[in-house]
Amino acid sequence: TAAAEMMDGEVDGFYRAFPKVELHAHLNSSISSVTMGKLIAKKPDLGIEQTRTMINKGQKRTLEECFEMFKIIHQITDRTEDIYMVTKDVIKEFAADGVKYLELRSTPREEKTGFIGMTKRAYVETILEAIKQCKQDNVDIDVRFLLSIDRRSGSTVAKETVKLAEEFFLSSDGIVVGLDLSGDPTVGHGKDFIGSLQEARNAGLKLALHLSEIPSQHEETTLILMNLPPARIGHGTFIHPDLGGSQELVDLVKLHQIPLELCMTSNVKGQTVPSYDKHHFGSWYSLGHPCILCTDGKGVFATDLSQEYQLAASVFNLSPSQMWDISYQAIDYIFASDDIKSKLRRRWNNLRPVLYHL
Ligand SMILES: CNc1ncnc2c1ncn2[C@@H]1O[C@H](COP(=O)(O)O)[C@@H](O)[C@H]1O
Ligand SMILES: [Zn+2]
Repeated sequence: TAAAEMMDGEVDGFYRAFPKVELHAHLNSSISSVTMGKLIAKKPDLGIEQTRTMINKGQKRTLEECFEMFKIIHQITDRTEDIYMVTKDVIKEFAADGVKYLELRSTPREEKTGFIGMTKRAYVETILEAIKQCKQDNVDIDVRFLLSIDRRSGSTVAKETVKLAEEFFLSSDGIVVGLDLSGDPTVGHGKDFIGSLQEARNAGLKLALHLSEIPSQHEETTLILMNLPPARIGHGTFIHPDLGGSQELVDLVKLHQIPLELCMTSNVKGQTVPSYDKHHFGSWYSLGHPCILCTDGKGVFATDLSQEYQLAASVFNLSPSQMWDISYQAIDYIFASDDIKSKLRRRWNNLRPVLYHL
């Protein structure tokens, strides 16, 4: 762990050149310090300091404090022009980090501030517009979008979000591919969202759900896994029987082969995992279960995907070839079409001999 701690923040470039897939990135958690600087400069009246929007090297916060940070960030991104800039910057930064396929997720937000304000529909349209612009600018990355349901907002809002997601699923040229359930895990109960999530899935949207991020969610996770099986699980930190979960849950996840989106830096900095070497990546990877390395929020958690790859490799002693397999297998679990998967696999296969002689 000491080695991992020391290495935190320094990437030697090896994993930057790796082609990567990012599947768990919250837009407002992914704002870099450069972009945050631009936003803060535009809104000096808010008096917000950068130190309140990210957890730097060696620092930690409680999960509760993390959710306070999201509120502060939301104050700074309360106009469509902010969302547009943030989305474009985030996409370009992921591309510069070697991410070839990115699924961004974000909670449609209504704001009454400013001259015109922002509707949830305008919020989503703005993100889609920015994604389109990046494509036109030939940024070397394929980007898709998931609408997030914030569990704090309750079942009525969840239903509205599903409606909006279904609408954009049909009208966005394949950019909107799914739905995320996230938000403060201490608030609300999954049972209130099952109906909406089932409807979404029946409409063709793929589900990526935050499950068992804290120990007290055993009943909720069981209910969701029995009634839905989502296509992917976010974190799943406490699914294991040693950590407040159960063998029954592990068996369900294994039975349905549901991949886990694992975010090591986020979990350690948010203190749901005590240290890098104790991260549940270790146990699931040893089971041969599909594990996808993700950032969660490269801004808030001051990381990037290359760093997460390097971290996993050094903490769990994985060879470049094992890391390559992790990256390659992530393609299986993207929400875009089989055609896109084939294209990505071809790219990976072409890059492999050129880059690493693996
Ligand atoms: C750290 N673990 C986490 N657990 C659960 N939900 C999280 C999260 N990190 C972020 N979010 C969710 O993402 C929102 C910020 O991005 P967007 O405004 O949607 O782009 C947060 O408000 C929360 O709902
Ligand atoms: Zn998350």
